[in-house]
Amino acid sequence: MDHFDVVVIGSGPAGQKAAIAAAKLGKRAAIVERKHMMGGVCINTGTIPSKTLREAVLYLTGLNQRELYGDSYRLKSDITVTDLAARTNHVVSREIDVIRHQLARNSVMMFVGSARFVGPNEITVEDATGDLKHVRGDYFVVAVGTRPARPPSVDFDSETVVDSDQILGLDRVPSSMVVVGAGVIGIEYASMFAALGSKVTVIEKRPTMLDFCDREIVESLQYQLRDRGVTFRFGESVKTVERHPSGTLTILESGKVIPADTVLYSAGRQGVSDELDVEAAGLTADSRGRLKVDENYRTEVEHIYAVGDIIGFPALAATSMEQGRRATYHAFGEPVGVVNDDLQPIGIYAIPELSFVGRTEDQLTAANVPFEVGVARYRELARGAIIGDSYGLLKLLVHAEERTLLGVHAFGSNAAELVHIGQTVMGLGGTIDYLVDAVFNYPTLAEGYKVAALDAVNKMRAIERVRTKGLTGDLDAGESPLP
Ligand SMILES: Cc1cc2nc3c(=O)[nH]c(=O)nc-3n(C[C@H](O)[C@H](O)[C@H](O)COP(=O)(O)OP(=O)(O)OC[C@H]3O[C@@H](n4cnc5c(N)ncnc54)[C@H](O)[C@@H]3O)c2cc1C
Ligand SMILES: NC(=O)c1ccc[n+]([C@@H]2O[C@H](COP(=O)([O-])OP(=O)(O)OC[C@H]3O[C@@H](n4cnc5c(N)ncnc54)[C@H](O)[C@@H]3O)[C@@H](O)[C@H]2O)c1
Repeated sequence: MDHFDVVVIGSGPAGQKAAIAAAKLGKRAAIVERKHMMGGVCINTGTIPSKTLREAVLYLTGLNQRELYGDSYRLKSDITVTDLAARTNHVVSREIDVIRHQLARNSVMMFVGSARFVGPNEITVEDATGDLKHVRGDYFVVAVGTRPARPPSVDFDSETVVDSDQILGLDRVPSSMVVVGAGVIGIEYASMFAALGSKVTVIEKRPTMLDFCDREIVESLQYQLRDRGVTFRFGESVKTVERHPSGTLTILESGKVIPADTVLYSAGRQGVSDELDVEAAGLTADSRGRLKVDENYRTEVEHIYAVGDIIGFPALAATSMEQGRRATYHAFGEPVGVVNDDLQPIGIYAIPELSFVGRTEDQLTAANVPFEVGVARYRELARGAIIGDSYGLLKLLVHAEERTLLGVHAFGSNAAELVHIGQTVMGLGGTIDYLVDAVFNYPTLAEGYKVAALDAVNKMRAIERVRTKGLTGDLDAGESPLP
């Protein structure tokens, strides 16, 4: 029987990094993955195909060029699924190759099949022909991820009523679409289909969406999406989804009925621990199939770690990778730095994209933290004009007394890239003054940091002047304390 220092189950971002980290520490590592799923949900049905599809949509629709060339500008007038799939397939197969080579050159043993625990130190791997292999390990890293939640009241058929795995297999761009759930997945796909010209209705049971983001930016996103024909129905819950020969009907608890060509059901995900017989290893999953871990990603069974989406929030590819590396290092006694959860960036690839790091205005207000806001609007940056982005903005939240950066919120082109400048300043404990004094390349969007920083310090100075000069009546003739 094969025996390894560590056996990793699942080859998504969490599993890959756990296995590679072990190999780099000189350990014998194995990774188990099902056929055709190398790279996990991330590469095959999640992050990478959806982000590539978004690029294809932006390119083919010419959406980002319309401010410059007019509203009727399109690169291609009749965009087909084949046009869109070409780019996605190319990127996915390239990424799978990269992962295969990385694992192979680091001598990580690959087992293809479905893993099941048969004891705390042993799994079986069943391949497509039903053959069973027994594999033992000193340590295990469970990185099996999630699948879309599929309530029995929804009649999925993979063609007209689909989840986020199946949406990539649609055979045409629907003329109308209902998106159930205004979570990150729902909003990203609603943006893409609205950009393609589908008439999109988003149904969300909560009164608002993306509550963890900056309110002003979410409002701007909603405005942009509505402008592209998206209808939002907040505070509405879906009761059932029916399929009929001529289309679908989404029936809401309120009695409303919404017809559409296609329904995307994107209302959460479920851990896939059920197929792993975790009980045989002494583990218990919660009602959503998730495993509980401590701060080192160790489960209640000492030599078994769990990482990535299977442990729940924040359930991102970026965090999953880091958890995988940390779990392995912990298992083999390799020191790791401290995780700073406050610096976890979030990037939402809606159209337009939004991204942030740190705290929101609402959170700071609730915590009675005095802060000032500095804003740079893309339309006032030369780069914004060059790329035709007049709606984007960069917002900095600055501690009113300590002058440290408490939050960075970006909306518009390259928001998810831009946010890392602020993340670095925050991570190194920098103040707003660093950004005021720094010189940025021109014309860039990054220059927005300086503009927003100056905006914040101007406001802070105005307050200081009122304070130090007493009443505004003490100011010199014609002098205003305000910027
Ligand atoms: C549509 C969509 C878009 C997303 N976009 C983003 C984004 O833009 N940015 C971002 O950071 N995150 C994004 N995410 C989230 C991201 O994809 C996940 O956080 C990430 O894939 C989780 O990685 P993981 O390693 O935990 O598991 P996964 O990527 O889910 O991989 C788990 C793997 O384990 C395998 N497995 C399961 N059970 C077994 C078993 N018994 N035996 C063998 N193998 C098994 C599965 O086949 C699968 O391949 C998106 C997700 C979705 C669905
Ligand atoms: N850019 C990114 O980082 C990115 C992109 C996509 C997905 N993801 C990750 O994937 C995970 C899953 O995303 P998701 O959007 O599926 O889940 P989610 O749980 O974030 O959102 C689901 C939404 O559906 C709503 N909902 C649930 N049942 C409903 C019903 N019956 N009727 C109407 N609304 C209903 C919920 O209130 C919720 O707002 C998230 O954890 C996210 O982090 C990340």
